[in-house]
Amino acid sequence: MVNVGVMGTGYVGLVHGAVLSSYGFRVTCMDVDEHKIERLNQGISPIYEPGLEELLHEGLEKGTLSFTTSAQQVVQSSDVLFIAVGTPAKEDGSADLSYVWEVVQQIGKYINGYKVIVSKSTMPVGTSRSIALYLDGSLRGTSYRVDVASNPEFLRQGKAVSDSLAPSRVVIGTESEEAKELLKTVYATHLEQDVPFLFTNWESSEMIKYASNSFLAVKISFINELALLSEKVGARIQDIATGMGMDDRISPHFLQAGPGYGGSCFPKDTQAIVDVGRKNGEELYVVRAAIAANDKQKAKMVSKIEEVLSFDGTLKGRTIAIWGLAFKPDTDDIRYAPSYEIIQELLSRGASVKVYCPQGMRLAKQQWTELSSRIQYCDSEAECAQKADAIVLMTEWEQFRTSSWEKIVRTMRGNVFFDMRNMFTEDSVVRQWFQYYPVGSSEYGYPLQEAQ
Ligand SMILES: NC(=O)C1=CN([C@@H]2O[C@H](COP(=O)(O)OP(=O)(O)OC[C@H]3O[C@@H](n4cnc5c(N)ncnc54)[C@H](O)[C@@H]3O)[C@@H](O)[C@H]2O)C=CC1
Ligand SMILES: O=C(O)[C@H]1O[C@H](OP(=O)(O)OP(=O)(O)OC[C@H]2O[C@@H](n3ccc(=O)[nH]c3=O)[C@H](O)[C@@H]2O)[C@H](O)[C@@H](O)[C@@H]1O
Repeated sequence: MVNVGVMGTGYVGLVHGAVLSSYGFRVTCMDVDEHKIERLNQGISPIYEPGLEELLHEGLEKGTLSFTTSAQQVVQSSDVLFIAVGTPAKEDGSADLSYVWEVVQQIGKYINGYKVIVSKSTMPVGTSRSIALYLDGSLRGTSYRVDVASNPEFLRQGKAVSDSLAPSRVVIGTESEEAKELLKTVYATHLEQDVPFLFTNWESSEMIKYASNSFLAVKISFINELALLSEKVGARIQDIATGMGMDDRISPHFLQAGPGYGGSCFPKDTQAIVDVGRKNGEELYVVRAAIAANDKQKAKMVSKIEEVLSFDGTLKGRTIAIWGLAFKPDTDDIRYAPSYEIIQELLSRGASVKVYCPQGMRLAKQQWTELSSRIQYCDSEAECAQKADAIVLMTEWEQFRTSSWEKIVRTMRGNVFFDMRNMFTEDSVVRQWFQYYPVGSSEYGYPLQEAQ
């Protein structure tokens, strides 16, 4: 049986490790964060991700999953080592690979036999080759050997467990047949499930990850710009997306207009591929435009709120209830959430801001240090709306669908509803009680026609 090690137990490392342990592999997950490891050993997940805690409990009880802070232990007990540390954006947009190099050095230091080193972390083109060169150099003169593979992760937060159990594809970039065979053993379940596999070289595999995220970001920015135009010309963005999506070549996915994309990956990966382009003498104009359009989108959302609510060009005296902080539903992740910038702008225009998010508030209180003292955290969406002039729905949490609208509106000072996710465009009850502003349609309370 292949022993698996995972270095870095964030979203990717933890979910990947837990899923592989559920397939019966002995998995050791390592992280430098002692508190995280202590809690994981008690079966407590550091992140909110549906289905994850069940997998953790199962792995801990069966003894197939263990957690450690010891790099030596994870390296020496594993045949295959997955690198799953963060690769955040630096100030200049390039990827910060310092965590990756930390673990690569530890692998070089503690290695005790043949290992396949697999990067799950999203890493700029050329990184796998550099890792292979570095390890070959540091193992020269020893009897130890490594093979390096790039194996990008495509899971979505909020659906991380189900995406890992049934991935859209498995991409493996490696120049070694031995590594390929070992990884086929690790992914035997996916091979049996007929998940598509693509074997390629390091550079293509690394690029597939950035290309996929950038393409999705471009798609979102495209529909968001058309949403802004639709508001001006009397078109409805949801009908446009439906009409476009009927063409299989376009597909209906990732055509939901909104306040701009966020999260820990699209913003950083689009910047990183632009940086790689620049360093290689190729300006990536399309991706750069998607980034600029995303910034514009967030600014336009603030202008829209301002147009409706401002007195004398400011929002002084206005109270705004923000529903949803997380960058998307079913996650507690608030990294690069559009809510952050929008709240900041509303505060700078003089508004008072109350917030509620089903899962995002714990991390917001910890991480938004400067902002947290200037906003009021509430325990429910109803409490958040009390005495507010307007609700701004930032994240499409399902629980918002069943809100008691009449009760809510009666406790408010105003009745304006900005639906940044077009969650209620077809909900006559919301439109009956609120002055309703969706994204991408200037019609108020319009009855949406079912697409034929
Ligand atoms: N979050 C997501 O949904 C996805 C992320 N990715 C990529 O996967 C990588 C990891 O992302 P996340 O899981 O979100 O990161 P994260 O930021 O949630 O977790 C990274 C973990 O690495 C740990 N770490 C840092 N230095 C370490 C070291 N020297 N040894 C061991 N652990 C160390 C940190 O303590 C942290 O727990 C990134 O490259 C990201 O772009 C790819 C697909 C999906
Ligand atoms: O590399 C990564 O980290 C991951 O990034 C995204 O996953 P994730 O960030 O979890 O979330 P998405 O569902 O892709 O949403 C990203 C952002 O785009 C926004 N979005 C998404 C879809 C859409 O139609 N419109 C839209 O505004 C979401 O609200 C969110 O802010 C990709 O979908 C994953 O395949 C990838 O593995």
